[in-house]
Amino acid sequence: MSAKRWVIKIGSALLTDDGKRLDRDIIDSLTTQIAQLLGGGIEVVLVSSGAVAAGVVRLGMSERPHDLHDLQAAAAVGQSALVRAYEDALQPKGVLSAQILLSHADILARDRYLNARATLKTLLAMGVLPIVNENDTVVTDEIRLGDNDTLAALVANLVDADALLILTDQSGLYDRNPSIDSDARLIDHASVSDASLDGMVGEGGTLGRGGMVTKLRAARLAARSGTMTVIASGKEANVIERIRSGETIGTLLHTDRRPESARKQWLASLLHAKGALILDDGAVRGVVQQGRSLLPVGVTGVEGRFDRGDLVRCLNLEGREVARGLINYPDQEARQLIGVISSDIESRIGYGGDVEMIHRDNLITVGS
Ligand SMILES: Nc1ncnc2c1ncn2[C@@H]1O[C@H](COP(=O)(O)OP(=O)(O)O)[C@@H](O)[C@H]1O
Ligand SMILES: N[C@@H](CCC(=O)OP(=O)(O)O)C(=O)O
Repeated sequence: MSAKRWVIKIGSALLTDDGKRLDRDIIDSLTTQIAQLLGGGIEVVLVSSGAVAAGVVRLGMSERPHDLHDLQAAAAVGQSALVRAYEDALQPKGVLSAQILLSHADILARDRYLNARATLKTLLAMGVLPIVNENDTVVTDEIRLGDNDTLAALVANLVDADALLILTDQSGLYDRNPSIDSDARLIDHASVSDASLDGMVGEGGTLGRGGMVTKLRAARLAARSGTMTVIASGKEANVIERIRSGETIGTLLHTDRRPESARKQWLASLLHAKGALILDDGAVRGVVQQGRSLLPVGVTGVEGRFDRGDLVRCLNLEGREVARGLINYPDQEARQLIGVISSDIESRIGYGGDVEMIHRDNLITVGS
């Protein structure tokens, strides 16, 4: 594989030996392989889960807690153990690492997003290995990213990675959940936009968060920066080097998308929409196929409460999300503008507002 900049994501299921403890052998094996990549001139950002799982073990809890504050306490205890385990393993290999804790709020605010990007790129230029996790202790349920597959994809977008490698406890993506169905077959490669994949992915185990659902979603998010994704088992001998040398191992989710503009990638990373607009067929065609702005005349319904500048979902007449974007009107005015032609906007709302309900620069298409 010719990829020069990789994001490697290591999941809790893999790292914690099924929740018993931080698995030092896996950490040693993976950090040895990462050191080899770095030695070969490849830049790497590591996104590692395991803080909660490590904290659960350290605190002597019998299972992953459900209460948010217990989870946050476990993450705080576990994060330092996690980073220390990485540092202990990396130091003898001559690799310097840096801890980066990000929350969704850091991505929502464009200035913080750009700053995170600049810091990550500076660390990479210095040859340092950034180790990223979600800043679990400060996030509440509503604003959590919640799973590190998504975080890894956002980081891949941030640094314009060529490849996202998601290492987990399974050999890759199967046509059914292999933990439940022993007849499941491994998919060695697929296009990230293949809609049939959606019917194959299931939830994860007790320690991880999202299973394959979030890994597939992450691969699609990563594809926005032209990044390909490989999902593979971190327990496979020498897995990273073998992928680098082009061996078919795990599942390769390729994309033929050209990287989107930085602004559109940022828009895609705003995960939580406030409300929704229902679009007629002509508006769906204009927005999805022709890349046009959404005008009030093509809107047939408005759902939820939102303000000007909020992210809203755009649904087709069957209720399927086809796009999302930053709206130019608060929901009360959007309701008044349903089906209204541009020349009637002023008479409806009492001032000459924007011609577009959502401008094309603030719109992204969604789906496979
Ligand atoms: N189609 C599928 N192929 C492979 N694994 C699947 C599939 N559907 C669901 N899974 C589950 O996803 C799990 C991996 O996700 P998860 O537990 O979140 O791991 P991680 O901690 O590495 O993110 C597997 O152990 C498996 O139970
Ligand atoms: N920030 C959390 C990550 C939780 C998570 O996404 O877990 P996983 O599905 O194993 O990648 C932690 O470090 O425990």
